[in-house]
Amino acid sequence: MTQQNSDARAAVPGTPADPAGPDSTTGPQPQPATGPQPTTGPGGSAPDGRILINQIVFGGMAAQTLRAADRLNVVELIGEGPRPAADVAAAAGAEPRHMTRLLRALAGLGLLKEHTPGTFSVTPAGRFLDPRRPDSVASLVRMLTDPLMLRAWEHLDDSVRTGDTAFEAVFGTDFFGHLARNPELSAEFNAAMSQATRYAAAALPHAFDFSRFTTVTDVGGGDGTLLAAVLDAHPGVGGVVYDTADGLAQTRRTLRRHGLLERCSTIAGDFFQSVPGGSDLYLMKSVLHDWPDDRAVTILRHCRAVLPPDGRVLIVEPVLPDVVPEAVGAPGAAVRGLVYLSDLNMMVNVGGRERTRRDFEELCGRAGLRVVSSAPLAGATRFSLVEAAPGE
Ligand SMILES: C[S@@+](CC[C@H](N)C(=O)[O-])C[C@H]1O[C@@H](n2cnc3c(N)ncnc32)[C@H](O)[C@@H]1O
Repeated sequence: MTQQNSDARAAVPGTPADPAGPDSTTGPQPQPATGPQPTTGPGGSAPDGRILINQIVFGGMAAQTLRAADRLNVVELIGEGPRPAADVAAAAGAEPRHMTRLLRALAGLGLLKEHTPGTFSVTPAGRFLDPRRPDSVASLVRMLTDPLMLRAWEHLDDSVRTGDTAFEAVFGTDFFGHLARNPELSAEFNAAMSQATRYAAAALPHAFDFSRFTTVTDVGGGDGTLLAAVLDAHPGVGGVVYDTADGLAQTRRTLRRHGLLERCSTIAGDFFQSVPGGSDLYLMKSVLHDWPDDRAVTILRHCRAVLPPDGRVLIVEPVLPDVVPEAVGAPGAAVRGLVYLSDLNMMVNVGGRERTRRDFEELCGRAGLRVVSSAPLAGATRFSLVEAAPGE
């Protein structure tokens, strides 16, 4: 599920803080900022907790500001800019003064730049919101700010209290069942996953020796973004993308774009029933974390059942450290911290979880597999590679 990649998601800027802190009588006053604000107190020593908390709670508003920008095509309409807000408003059919305020908020977040009063251009960070760009994260923004993803979050405390998956109480069905009944949402989810996967797709082909395998099946491979990157880099290897019919709705288009229709097939099925045989490597990215332990073990057992003696299962997921690294002020802390929000996202929306190496060893052990290596995937900061072989 979309716990999204890391680097892409980390591009969402932090929210400006109220320097007056919560005691301010005028309420929070976000200050213009071009990125995360310093969180150290006077003298640069102890972190100022009030600034940190302000940054965190304004985060939800910042996310909705991006959502509005996407829905109003702000980045496309400004284009190469600078462009007056009034022009952008006219092109968007929007109220000009309110559009100016939206554009100022986006400038405050570092996604636009205000040149002269009311005239804006798009910053390099803001360009990633342009859905026409091949490296756009617009679908990811849409999905992560969609009520589909957010409504269950309103019941996070219930999930914590009961151990249940809040999504099911809110929507009356499970997450993937809901997507199956809403093809447009499903297509949007697949597009978001594809955008979230690009960083891993760029890094993975060079981080693991795929050339020693004949055929790779990407289990829950979605629109094929990851496997296409692997096959592009390893012309001697064949592939299979295995997913539900809904998950595969855009896959052949991806394979066609990469010229891989001859070398890579798609198989529709249910990994809780079986996984197709015939491959010597079973790849799984961002799949096990969608499921609670027993369900994840079932998927792994089905891989194990068809794995040849020299075959491997390669899991691409975040691997949590045993202890949460100290966050505030540490380099890269904002990115690393996202994995724990992803863990909660799994809790409320799908009932899955992020795992430590020990957790993966336990899951694999229960499925008749043994972890032979685990290492961070360089270039895709939140992900690691966990390689498993048939057990003794
Ligand atoms: C979070 S997405 C990951 C997609 C892809 N691996 C990636 O990282 O971009 C989980 C995938 O599992 C698929 N999936 C969910 N339930 C499934 C099932 N019962 N059988 C096969 N695939 C399933 C979804 O359709 C989706 O493509």
